[in-house]
Amino acid sequence: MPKIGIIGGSGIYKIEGMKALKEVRVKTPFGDPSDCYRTGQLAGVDVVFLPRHGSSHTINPSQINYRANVFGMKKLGVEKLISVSACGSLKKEHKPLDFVLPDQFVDRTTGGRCMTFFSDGIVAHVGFGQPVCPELLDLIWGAAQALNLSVHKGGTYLNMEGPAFSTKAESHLYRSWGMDIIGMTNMAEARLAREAEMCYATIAAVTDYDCWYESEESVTVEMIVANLRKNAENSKKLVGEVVRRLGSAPSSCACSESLKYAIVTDKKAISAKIKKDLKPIIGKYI
Ligand SMILES: CSC[C@H]1O[C@H](OP(=O)(O)O)[C@H](O)[C@@H]1O
Ligand SMILES: Nc1ncnc2[nH]cnc12
Repeated sequence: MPKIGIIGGSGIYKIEGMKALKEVRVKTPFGDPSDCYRTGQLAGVDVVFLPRHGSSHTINPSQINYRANVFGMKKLGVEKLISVSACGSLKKEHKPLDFVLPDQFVDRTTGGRCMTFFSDGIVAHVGFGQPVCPELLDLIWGAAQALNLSVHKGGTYLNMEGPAFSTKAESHLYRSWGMDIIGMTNMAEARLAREAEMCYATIAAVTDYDCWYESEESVTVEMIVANLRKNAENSKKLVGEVVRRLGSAPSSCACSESLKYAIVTDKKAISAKIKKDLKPIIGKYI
């Protein structure tokens, strides 16, 4: 049975209904994760939960230690990582309270977030043309449809830096590029999950129309929180159904082999420290 990791975003600081809950602190070579991990069972399936902004939302998107968060999941044996996130809509048809399951990301961060485990004495280049696991995406899509939710399969998530929201000029620019939704957090996780050979997919809950739509109010935190609350029951049902389905789904995607040909550094040149630090990720190759 694959171990499932869930990273909760804004408004999602715990998963209701998790049984046999334990809080686990995980040490990583990259520093501290956003919080302790909550392990337990949901729908009879093993899950691990982490709130990416911390359980009291104290960490802003630029300061999240994405590497520690994903590395901790890997150390706990997670194979499938699901992000549950709030997002703004850049298209009329993606309405507040809809869900979007993006299949692409565009990086517009500017603050130099570290998005690789391979930065210091070891180099790897993973394929990222298809940044979301297609099987996991399909499974989430099936679960959302079975629940009759208003959900859009595919689309591009524009990852801005934040923490301030976009200017109108930026919002229109991203629309002109054909972007579907906007958020501040998922790109780094998707890259790191690929390097850690985990499947990754995002459940994005649309909370607002950002600031491009003249007939709608521009985004505020108040609006985001109110819409997340309105959608909480649907999000909970969707996560539960996804986990239940994943518990018995066979998997044939290539995510668990993404590092197979990616490490370019001569094995003899990789230090004992790097081998030890990165063991959960590179141990099977080096
Ligand atoms: C609280 S509003 C902006 C905040 O909400 C989204 O967070 P997450 O992706 O963690 O759900 C967005 O990316 C911003 O970080
Ligand atoms: N409009 C928006 N821009 C960036 N992140 C968001 N998260 C939710 N709505 C957002």
